[in-house]
Amino acid sequence: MSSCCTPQTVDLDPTPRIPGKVKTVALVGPPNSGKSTLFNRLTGLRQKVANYPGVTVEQHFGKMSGIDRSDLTLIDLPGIYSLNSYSEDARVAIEVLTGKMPGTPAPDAVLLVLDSLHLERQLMLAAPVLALGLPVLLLLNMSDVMEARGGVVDTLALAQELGVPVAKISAARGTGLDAITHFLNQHSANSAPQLELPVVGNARSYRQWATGISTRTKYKAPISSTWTRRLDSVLLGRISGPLVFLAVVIAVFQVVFTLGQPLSDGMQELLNRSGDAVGHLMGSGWMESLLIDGVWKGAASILVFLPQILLLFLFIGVLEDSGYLARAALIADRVMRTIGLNGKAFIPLLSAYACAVPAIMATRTIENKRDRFATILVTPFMTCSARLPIYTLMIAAFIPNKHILGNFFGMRAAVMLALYLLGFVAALATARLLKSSILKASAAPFILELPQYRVPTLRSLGLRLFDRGMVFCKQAGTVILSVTLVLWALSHIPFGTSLPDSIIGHIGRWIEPAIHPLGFTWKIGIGLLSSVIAREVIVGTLGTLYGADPATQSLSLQAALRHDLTLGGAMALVVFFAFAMQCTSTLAIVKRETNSWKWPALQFAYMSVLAYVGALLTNVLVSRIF
Ligand SMILES: Nc1nc2c(ncn2[C@@H]2O[C@H](COP(=O)(O)OP(=O)(O)OP(=O)(O)O)[C@@H](O)[C@H]2O)c(=O)[nH]1
Ligand SMILES: [Mg+2]
Repeated sequence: MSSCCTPQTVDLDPTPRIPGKVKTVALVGPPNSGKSTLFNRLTGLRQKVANYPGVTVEQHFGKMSGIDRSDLTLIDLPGIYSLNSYSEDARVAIEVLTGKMPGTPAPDAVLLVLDSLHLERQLMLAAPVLALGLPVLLLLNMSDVMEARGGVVDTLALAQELGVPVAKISAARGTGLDAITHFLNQHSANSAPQLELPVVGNARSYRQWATGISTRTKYKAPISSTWTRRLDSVLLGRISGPLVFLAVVIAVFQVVFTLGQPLSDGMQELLNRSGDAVGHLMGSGWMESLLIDGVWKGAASILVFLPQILLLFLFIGVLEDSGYLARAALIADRVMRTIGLNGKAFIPLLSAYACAVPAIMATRTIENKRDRFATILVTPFMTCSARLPIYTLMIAAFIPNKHILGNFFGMRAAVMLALYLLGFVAALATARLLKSSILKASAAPFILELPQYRVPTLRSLGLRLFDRGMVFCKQAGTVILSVTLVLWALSHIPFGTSLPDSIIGHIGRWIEPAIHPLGFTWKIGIGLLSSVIAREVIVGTLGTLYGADPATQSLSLQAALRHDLTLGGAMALVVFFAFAMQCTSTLAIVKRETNSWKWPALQFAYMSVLAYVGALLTNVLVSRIF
């Protein structure tokens, strides 16, 4: 028999630490065990928390509040199943934990957070973590659900088995956290656990060890609720699963449109009235023109989309917090395999509906490097929320408000859905192309632990919406405002000239021949140029340009667009936005994550060519058919 399976005492503290107080504490645990929820509780910060494995993908630091020391740094880490993981997020966690991450102090104590609902499996991580020889406090999280569902474990026996203190906590409810304060105040950095451990580095021996411990500590897992089983039989069904998924997607679009539109109209009314009131107070003159036509019209034209964007984030929040997102990834696995990726790539792709930047970071959970790069390269095709303003605006201006499926599904929602599908199909087709050419790799297995279903809390949804709303308003107040100010100035210089004779008019006419075949006028061309910074900037730009032109000044933005564009040009514009890479933040994050300018440059060139050709074809086809 090999020695790997024989439990033996290991040297737990090969390099004795200098006695002293604990200064840096790492939060370690398997994915989705509640580390970030605990981190937020202890530091008062708001790191992202959601109900699927792989939410945190890099280390986050926070000062711990509520204990009698202010010099204590807490590090929230990505989840790990063992100390031999191969994904990028796990590498970060392991390097920080073992003190090998440059620029990050080595932790001198560990809070090991395990999900008590799956304790038997999660204990496997305890062996290698304890073997590091750091002071450890084992936290059995989710004790609220554990108790409600009749799960039991003898914590005293567990503490004796492991030789470290053990506490039952609920990070979500904030119960049992006194044990952490007590542990951190009492422990010095050189008090290491002493216990019998299996030889380090063997998964089978860890499993046997964990099973032995859970038997001896009389661990009884809580019964899984009948709801979970019933829901899973429908949501993961071979036929019912994809059907429910489709129904969810359609319902989201319909609600974002039917509920979002009146809210957006209300917001428009409010902004118009306040703009007019301020304008009256100021009287006429160049200052009024700058503030009202330039600043106000530019910022207001983008702010009206806040209700729709918040609704979209509300749905994404519900999908993430309820536990459905991980199930959707499982359903999508079959489709993803046909393009050479697997269900794991689906989670970043879905979260890119909010924004491509965090989605690209979320690809760190994909172990295979080529699969990860392929996912990074196609993620910007997914319809991020920055495309929503221009889509909504063009659809409301050009597509009639007719019903298709009775009262349930309208023509406008259908066009919006088609645009989202277009982005998704472009992502899949490009992934297929990459996976069969420059990023060829054999298929990787897909393993994802399904989270418990949870009813999303109003607090967590509310905080998400608040944070997103603030980001959007900040963007409108900084980037968009500065661009509109510059545009206003350029459209009035030389002073006293009309818009076509201004600097911006000259630039516009210079680029017009290149975009004329797409059905775009020069004002749209200026919009395209400004939206290279960020997609939503185009709406502010158009608001400012139409506001500065006497021919369209008195019209609403929608009416001004109808005055300026044909249906072919309008549809070509949304297709252009579906494909083009107009986001400097995304390019920067792709450079960071791939560690080379080669990939973002390739991505930019490929997406720009696709956008131009796609828009050209759309303009020609739509103009012929209608
Ligand atoms: N009922 C209950 N839910 C909890 C508790 N702690 C965390 N959760 C939920 O568990 C889910 C995962 O929480 P996170 O804090 O994101 O978990 P994590 O360990 O940081 O996950 P990764 O970053 O993916 O490794 C979220 O839906 C939380 O709301 C708890 O004590 N009780
Ligand atoms: Mg986390």
